[in-house]
Amino acid sequence: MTWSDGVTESTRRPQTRPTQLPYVPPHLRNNCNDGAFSSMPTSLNDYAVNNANSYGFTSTTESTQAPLGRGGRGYGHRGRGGRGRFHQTQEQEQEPYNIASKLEELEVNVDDESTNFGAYEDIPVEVSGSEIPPPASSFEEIELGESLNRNIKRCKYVKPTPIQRHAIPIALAGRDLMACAQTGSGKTAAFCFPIIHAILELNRFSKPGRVAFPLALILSPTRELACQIYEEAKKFAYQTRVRVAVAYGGAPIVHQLHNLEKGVDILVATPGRLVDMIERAKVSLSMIRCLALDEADRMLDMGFEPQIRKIVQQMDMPPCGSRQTLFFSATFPDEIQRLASDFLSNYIFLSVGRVGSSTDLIAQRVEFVPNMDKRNHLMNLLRGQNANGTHGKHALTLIFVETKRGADALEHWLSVNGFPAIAIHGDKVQMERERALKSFKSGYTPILVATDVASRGLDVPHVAHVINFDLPKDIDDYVHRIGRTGRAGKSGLATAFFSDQNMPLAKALVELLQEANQEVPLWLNDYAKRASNIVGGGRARRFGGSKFGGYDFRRDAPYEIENDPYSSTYGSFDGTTSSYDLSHANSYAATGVDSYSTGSYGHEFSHETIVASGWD
Ligand SMILES: Nc1ncnc2c1ncn2[C@@H]1O[C@H](COP(=O)(O)OP(=O)(O)OP(=O)(O)O)[C@@H](O)[C@H]1O
Repeated sequence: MTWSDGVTESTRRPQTRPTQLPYVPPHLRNNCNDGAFSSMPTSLNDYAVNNANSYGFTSTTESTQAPLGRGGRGYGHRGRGGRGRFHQTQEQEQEPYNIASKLEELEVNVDDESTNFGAYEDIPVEVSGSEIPPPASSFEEIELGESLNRNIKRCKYVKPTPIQRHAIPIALAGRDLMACAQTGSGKTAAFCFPIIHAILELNRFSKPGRVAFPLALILSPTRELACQIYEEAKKFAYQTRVRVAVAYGGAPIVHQLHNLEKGVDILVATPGRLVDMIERAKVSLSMIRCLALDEADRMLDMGFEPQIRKIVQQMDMPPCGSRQTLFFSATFPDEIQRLASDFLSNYIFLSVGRVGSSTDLIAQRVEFVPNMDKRNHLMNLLRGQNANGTHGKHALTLIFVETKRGADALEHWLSVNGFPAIAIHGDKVQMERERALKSFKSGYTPILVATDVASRGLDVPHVAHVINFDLPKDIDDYVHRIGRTGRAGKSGLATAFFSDQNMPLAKALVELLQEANQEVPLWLNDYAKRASNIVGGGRARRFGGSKFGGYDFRRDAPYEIENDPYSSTYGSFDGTTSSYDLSHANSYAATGVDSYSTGSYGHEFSHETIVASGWD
């Protein structure tokens, strides 16, 4: 279907628990006179004020959109990513952590804009579903149209990232999509480009009025992320007739409504504010042709599911099958996939990199730090950065803590001790949250202490170091948190303070570190083994034991598909291989295939694994 078709833990200690010694980074042992962040700027930068959407409204011609379909060809080829470098020696265990040299090695303290797009070479891609449109190797090949291509060039995007190469053709073909890709790999553009393109093709733009009738709705779990997506979408839609607007809580509704009245084609919103606007009859979803959920697993977890069901199923949005639905996230637990499938029709599952994996661009370090030592340990780390010059505007540090009170307390303690820090959490009013983020982004306050409110989606350039002062309970949250660094081909560093309380996370953490070719401390392995015996390993892996690649939960068991025009159940995958014309993806290193078809599904359902070269 294309848009045109349907408007219509335990406290037992492991024997190898490390003995805590006062931490002194090697480069600081003969140098204790550092003044933390002595070179901070003295005045607050001028902050740019977000302008409201100011595109001139244009009315439109009613036209029937030409089909967006680009050939739903099944393909099959394969290759498994050669992973494997994984060292662990006693010597390494005992070696103190030299953060400064690590940062140097990672080149995170430089002013240049160097990126390592080659890091996205050999990234495993897994696609399953029926009639999968082939990937594209360049933006030109995707044919997004002149105005969008001009904006892509303005953004200095030379080549599509792997997620973009696969997801954009799928979305352009009008297919529903559940897509997973590593943090910082360009998912925002992967859903924005097809949406903007489809509206342009439709050539039917919104009109001003008391009730807004957006054609596309993008939902975000946090206000900050909604604003970020809005800004990105505005860039992508620059000098087109496509109007973008944003609606989020904590800010005056009047101003947002005023903007909506000018007409809106793409509405970016947080669920609560959107429901409010719909109930005030200021927004109608009856014209929605595309629904996109960013951080989709978060959107559908316990907190948001009722609101999402209300918006999608109980308002006036066209039903599943009559609209296009796109779900994106870096993590996708299978129970959430199951939930998500309620909102999707005959969808394609796409994963670029292992679902929930972290990118190799992020150097991860886990240190055993008892709770009472955390503050001193943190101070030593920060002093180490300062001594190395890795601080300030171009090497921001993001510190995650568990609680809002903890965030305020740590912010205060850091500030009192001469480290410019600011906190962001859900108890702050929206203006304070925005101010904190701006102060951090500008480098004026190069340390941000945050709760998980800042863990998802936020794209802040120059975050060189993410410190998990308190580790989260869920490995997915850890993945999102560390993903605030190492974005868009740049390197980053992530340090986690692990204490006895974090035992339930140990197994999943070990797996994640191994997959990302990171060093695993012996003591952490020991915790992981004990965790398995004591607490069952926590929520280790969520993918039904699949060791590689993304995991489409539909592969597990016969599954009842709702809203499926072809059949009521999937049979189990039978391993039938589908073929793929390699000439179509000239930059693919394809070496193997896992491909399946469903017996009772009525048409081919392929599952494949490929190794994509890309984003170089
Ligand atoms: N094709 C491209 N070429 C160069 N840079 C790109 C490209 N696509 C996206 N980027 C940049 O990469 C950065 C990360 O993109 P984005 O925020 O969309 O990542 P994400 O996958 O949504 O991350 P997260 O999972 O944390 O939400 C952004 O600064 C974006 O401008």
